[in-house]
Amino acid sequence: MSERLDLIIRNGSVVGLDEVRFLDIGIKYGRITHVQEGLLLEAEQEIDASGNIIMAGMIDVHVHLNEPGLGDWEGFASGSAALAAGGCTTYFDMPLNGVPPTVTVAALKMKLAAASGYSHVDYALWGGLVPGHLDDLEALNEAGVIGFKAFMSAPGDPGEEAFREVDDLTLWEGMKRIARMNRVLALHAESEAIVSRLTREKQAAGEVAAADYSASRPIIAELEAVNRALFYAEQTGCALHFVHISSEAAVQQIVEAKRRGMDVTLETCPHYLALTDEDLERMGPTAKCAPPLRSEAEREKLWEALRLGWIDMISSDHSPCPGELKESLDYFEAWGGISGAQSSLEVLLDEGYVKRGIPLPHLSRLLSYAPAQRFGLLPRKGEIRIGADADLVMVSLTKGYELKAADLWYKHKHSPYVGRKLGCKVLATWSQGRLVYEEIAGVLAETAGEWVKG
Ligand SMILES: NC(=O)NC(NC(N)=O)C(=O)[O-]
Ligand SMILES: [Zn+2]
Ligand SMILES: [Zn+2]
Repeated sequence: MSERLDLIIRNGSVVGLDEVRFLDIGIKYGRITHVQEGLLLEAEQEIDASGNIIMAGMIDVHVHLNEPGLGDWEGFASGSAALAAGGCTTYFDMPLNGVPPTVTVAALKMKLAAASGYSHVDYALWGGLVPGHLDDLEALNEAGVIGFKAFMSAPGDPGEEAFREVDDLTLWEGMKRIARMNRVLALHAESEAIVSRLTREKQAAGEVAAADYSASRPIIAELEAVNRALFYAEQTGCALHFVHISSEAAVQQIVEAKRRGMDVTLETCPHYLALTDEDLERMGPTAKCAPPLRSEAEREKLWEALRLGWIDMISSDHSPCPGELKESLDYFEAWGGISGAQSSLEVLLDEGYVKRGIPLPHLSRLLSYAPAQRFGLLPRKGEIRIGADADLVMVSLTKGYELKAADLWYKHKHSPYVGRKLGCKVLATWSQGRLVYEEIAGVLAETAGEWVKG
């Protein structure tokens, strides 16, 4: 009896870890069963991917959804819809910007209750390392967080129950405990001492324009925090992951730590690769984030670092908010965080492949394989291979378009990428073999995304 598959995606240019080949992909029960030329089997449904590329779905390790508590900012349904439309099939939700923040098992359960049944694609959940909650780390670990996240500078936090930055002692003690659990600590690395002082000085002088905000968070603040965190990690043996690294010098520090044998990775975000401090001035606080967008020269240095293989992965750092919070003329007052979840893959392929000719397998590793490897999702996710979840995205590299606010699936339809011309387009996304997004139909109604336990 000949086997009948659920889905075959034929003739796509399949992006592997090292090469791109014309292959057919067979799928049954949500898993990839075949990856080969001229697959002779039949399936319930066949897709002709000729002329398009097929990649493993993006794994976005850095997304802030605001449920529970602030679902009117962004919920699991809207946030994951945007991710699906952008070719992301697994995301990691950050432990802050919801109320309560995910710093206890009770809060983790509330996250899970808000997410389960509402997410279009699969998700994992970060736990928080904050002062006063060291004794919650172990239980959070056992409950299945993917890792822990701490801020070294004060986070913008919308809740009344604030997610606080760590003091040095909490950082050191937290690292000791997280090392024992064999988990990764993700760090927002900016020096609170430097940033808070410069912020107060600027505000006191009434200097609150874009350039003032940028100047209040200089690269040295990132370097100092990275340096200090590496020191504590060396003392404790804790594995680190630096989020949203914005400068080439910080990349260098981390690369050197790797060469010394440290267990450390870093991500940067599409906005540091696509936008600059001049865009912040031109666009207004829509493009405000921390660390801030840097100079054009810094942006090109980051691309060079990426080419050299010094950047481990790309994440969106999607940090949404209602549009009103992006309208202030005071750049310190406006919400810090970019709505970018839907655009990561397209912006990276447009800037990286279409404009700079960086090979697709390299970009695919940054989007999918490296995050899966770092956070223990291999061999189930992160790669197009037999036995893996059929988490796939089909992209046209010829169908360019201009992103419009109406294209966005966010609850609040603002993004610094609105109005941007992109030289590629996500045509379809599959999560465990289910079509979750298609260019014409949009995001499909079914919300069967599953929790990926750490
Ligand atoms: N509270 C936040 O969402 N913070 C985020 N905001 C940014 N990046 O501007 C972050 O990751 O630091
Ligand atoms: Zn951050
Ligand atoms: Zn963030």
